[in-house]
Amino acid sequence: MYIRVEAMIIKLSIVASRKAFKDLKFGNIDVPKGLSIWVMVGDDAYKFNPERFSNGTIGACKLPHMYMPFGVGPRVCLGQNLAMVELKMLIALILSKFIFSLSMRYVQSPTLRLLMEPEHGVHLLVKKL
Ligand code: HEM
Repeated sequence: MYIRVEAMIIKLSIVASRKAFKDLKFGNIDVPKGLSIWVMVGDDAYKFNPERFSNGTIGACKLPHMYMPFGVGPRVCLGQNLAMVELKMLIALILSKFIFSLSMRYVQSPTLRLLMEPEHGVHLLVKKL
């Protein structure tokens, strides 16, 4: 399929937008070239809720295939495995040397720029171990 995906936030939902680069038939639906389709990904994806991963990434969404931080399909992120290894190494190194707590100045305000980001940054108190 000749499609492109962009993650974006619409109101309080996440959608994956895909654009048909040629006329397609999806089941019994005709999708003309140039049409954008928005697929709802989750209604609470904006919420900081680490507990959603308590049953692993597969259990994190109501439907397992909705978990797609690196995209899906033929244009899935090329750096996915590298990014996961890098992140694990980075977090392990940082946590072995410092202890963190949230500053009183932190304001919870998730916002979408290129990625989902805290609008005013994350103010942390860092103490060397
Ligand atoms: C936490 C880190 C990262 C996240 C969350 C992320 C996420 C994504 C997403 C959502 C896409 C779009 C996938 C789609 O269109 O279906 C993408 C594409 C891509 N990413 Fe990443 N990415 C990350 C790190 C990296 C790294 C480290 C590299 C390279 C070393 C990389 C290389 C790419 C490339 C080349 C594409 C375009 C793939 C294509 O269009 O065929 N990414 N990434």
